[in-house]
Amino acid sequence: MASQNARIPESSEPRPAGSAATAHEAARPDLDPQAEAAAWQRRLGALPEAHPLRVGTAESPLVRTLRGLPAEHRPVWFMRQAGRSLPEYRAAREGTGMLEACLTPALAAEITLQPVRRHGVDAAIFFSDIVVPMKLAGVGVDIVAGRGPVLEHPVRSAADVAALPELPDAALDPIREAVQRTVAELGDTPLIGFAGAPFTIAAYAVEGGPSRDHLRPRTMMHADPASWDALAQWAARTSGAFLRAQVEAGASAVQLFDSWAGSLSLGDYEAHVQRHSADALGAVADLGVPRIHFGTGTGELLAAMRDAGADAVGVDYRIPLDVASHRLGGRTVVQGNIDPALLCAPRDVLHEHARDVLRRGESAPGHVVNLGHGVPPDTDPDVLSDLVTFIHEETR
Ligand SMILES: Cc1c2[nH]c(c1CCC(=O)O)Cc1[nH]c(c(CCC(=O)O)c1C)Cc1[nH]c(c(CCC(=O)O)c1C)Cc1[nH]c(c(CCC(=O)O)c1C)C2
Repeated sequence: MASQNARIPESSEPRPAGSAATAHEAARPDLDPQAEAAAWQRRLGALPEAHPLRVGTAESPLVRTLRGLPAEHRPVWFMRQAGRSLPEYRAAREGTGMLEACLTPALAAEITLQPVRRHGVDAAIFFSDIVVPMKLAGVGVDIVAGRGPVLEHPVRSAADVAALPELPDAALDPIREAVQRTVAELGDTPLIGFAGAPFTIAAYAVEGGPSRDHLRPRTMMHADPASWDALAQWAARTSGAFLRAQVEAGASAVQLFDSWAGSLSLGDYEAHVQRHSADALGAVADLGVPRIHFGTGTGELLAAMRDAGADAVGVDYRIPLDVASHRLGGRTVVQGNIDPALLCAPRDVLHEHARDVLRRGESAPGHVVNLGHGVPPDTDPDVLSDLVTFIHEETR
């Protein structure tokens, strides 16, 4: 098994101080490998006996890399890999609303599998949405085509927050069924479960829909901190339960999406957000699955996001991976960060950019290759398939 540096030419950039280039053990002097392996086995014991992580996916490039272990090649998957860029997705979704598709287990499983079949990516990401748990709790929310999640009643006052319904466990059954159907087809390819982080969920709840600067939730955390805390706690419970249902039903890793956390200062993140994200990630802490924490525009927040309880930090395209790794003290697995804009550039330009991302990823104890944000809807699917082959060949 090659180290993750295999065949990657030396970077011309100086390596950040404190980062290690090669083996896990060298990169994580703070870890006792034997104690870590024992803790991992103990946590896996909390999963059902036939769980994919206990019977196959633990040795996959994705799970090994997320644990900081060497893998046969660097794993690659794409945020929004299931979606409008695939003709088979458009065909499967024809005439079915987004939330209805998410809550129809056979359809959600089929859409989840499509990009794995087509591109040979190293992981599936569960086809759902961050507002699905809100919907299952009984909140009036819909996903409007071309726009995104929209709430019937924005959540802006203490009374609005107090009226938020709790998510009943049985409401998660369609999620469990979809995950079970998916992992039955995936074999040793891991499924990544996900949820929205409390700030990003609250941003939709307070604004009532998509927004650019997320001003209302940022005002609320200062103007009415008690209501903010109650809302963020509700979001953490709801997202946490959604994550746990996916893991128990068969997901081998999870990603918490704090897509809009980049609109926060580090001070606001630490004072009003981090502990709630820690609660959401904490909902699966005892189950052994690796946890990825992603946001966009989060260059200033990377270490705080790691410290919320993540094994790996997702990095968007705005900050080079070696700089991100340096900010993480060179001891945290990173994920990212091919610029989605380059998917439409000529092949050699995209490949040169991807090579640079791979080189910079060497400064972390593990690197999961991904885009810096989601696949744009007009991406040529063949470009993604070719990129997967390229990354596997370059890092084998
Ligand atoms: C395919 C899709 C999804 N959600 C939406 C769509 C488009 C709907 C359609 O096809 O009509 C609406 C849909 N849902 C949302 C948006 C963004 C709206 C906005 O700009 O605020 C849209 C268009 C909200 C949402 N939803 C999600 C996030 C976090 C990821 C990110 O930052 O992009 C966010 C912010 C998570 C999400 N959403 C989805 C996945 C599926 C798995 C995959 O990645 O392949 C995931 C992980 C699926």
